[in-house]
Amino acid sequence: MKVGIVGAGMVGSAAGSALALRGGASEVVFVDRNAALAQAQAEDISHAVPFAHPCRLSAGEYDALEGAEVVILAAGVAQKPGESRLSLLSRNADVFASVIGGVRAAAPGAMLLVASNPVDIMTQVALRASGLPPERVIGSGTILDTARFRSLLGAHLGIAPQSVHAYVLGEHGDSEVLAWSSARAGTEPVARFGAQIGAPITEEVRATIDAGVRRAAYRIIEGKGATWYGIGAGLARIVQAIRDDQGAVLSVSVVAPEIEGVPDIALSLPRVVGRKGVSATLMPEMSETETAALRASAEVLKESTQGLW
Ligand SMILES: NC(=O)C1=CN([C@@H]2O[C@H](COP(=O)(O)OP(=O)(O)OC[C@H]3O[C@@H](n4cnc5c(N)ncnc54)[C@H](O)[C@@H]3O)[C@@H](O)[C@H]2O)C=CC1
Ligand SMILES: CC(=O)C(=O)O
Repeated sequence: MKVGIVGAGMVGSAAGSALALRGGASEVVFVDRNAALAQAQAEDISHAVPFAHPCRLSAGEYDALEGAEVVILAAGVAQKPGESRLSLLSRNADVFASVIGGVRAAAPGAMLLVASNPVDIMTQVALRASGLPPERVIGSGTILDTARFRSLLGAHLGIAPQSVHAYVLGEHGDSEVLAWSSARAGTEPVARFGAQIGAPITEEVRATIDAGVRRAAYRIIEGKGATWYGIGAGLARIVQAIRDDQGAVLSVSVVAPEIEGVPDIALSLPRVVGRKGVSATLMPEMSETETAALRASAEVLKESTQGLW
């Protein structure tokens, strides 16, 4: 599968590298307003291919995206230390206004996979600008937060994160909701599993894991300026679900007519992802507190779009 990546910075290049290393694409093309950067990323990643899977890497203008089946949108500005994702909205909406037309003209059949922040609202921006159906404009949403949640829960319980089935819902951002009620370790509710193995999930443990997930981006940006490996792998995971028509259940963001009473909203829920994009949305079991938090997260996102269109 040919994959285009618009925005060859940290996130775009990490996605390209993850695709090459995982065998997630047969061809990756970078487009960036900084053409020299796009070219350099393609050349650098191509030197990993002899150690990985066959994959052609190149860079070009928008017309080089012709034939791409998925185009990852990772162009725009990123947070500075202490900055929230939502503060990037107007700047990145302007970037998308200049990007989406070029992508659609060159690759009209491509699905769009949005990474730029604030990713839920940028998914709505991309949907409106592209005219594609909602199931074909997918935001990476909380795929990264879900990975962080599974990783921390796995570490606490002493099991592989792949054996933890837990999701982060809502905004990819400060109002996100860790869905503890539906979290499982293997087949067991995590609280029961933790109690059985002598690693109880106390209020203190929950609070530590919550902060570990919710504040991860702020901590990492403070330490190294940006985050890229986690989201790069997450984007490659979504592409593979599409390419292989996996029907994988992933927490991604698409525009929905209504969620928890909030109309026309993009946020993350567990969704079935395959060749046609998102084919189903699942509403997990939630406590009253979690349901209220999901509604509040939807309201935060809705509020942030006021005046945007
Ligand atoms: N969804 C997620 O989980 C995550 C999202 N992000 C977001 O991804 C975005 C990219 O982050 P980084 O790669 O760290 O930033 P970066 O600054 O390293 O890369 C952004 C790239 O976009 C390019 N660009 C800007 N305007 C453009 C335009 N009009 N046309 C073409 N290219 C353009 C720049 O030249 C630059 O190479 C940010 O919005 C960041 O917040 C970052 C990490 C995780
Ligand atoms: C930057 C960002 O959105 C993250 O690492 O979660």
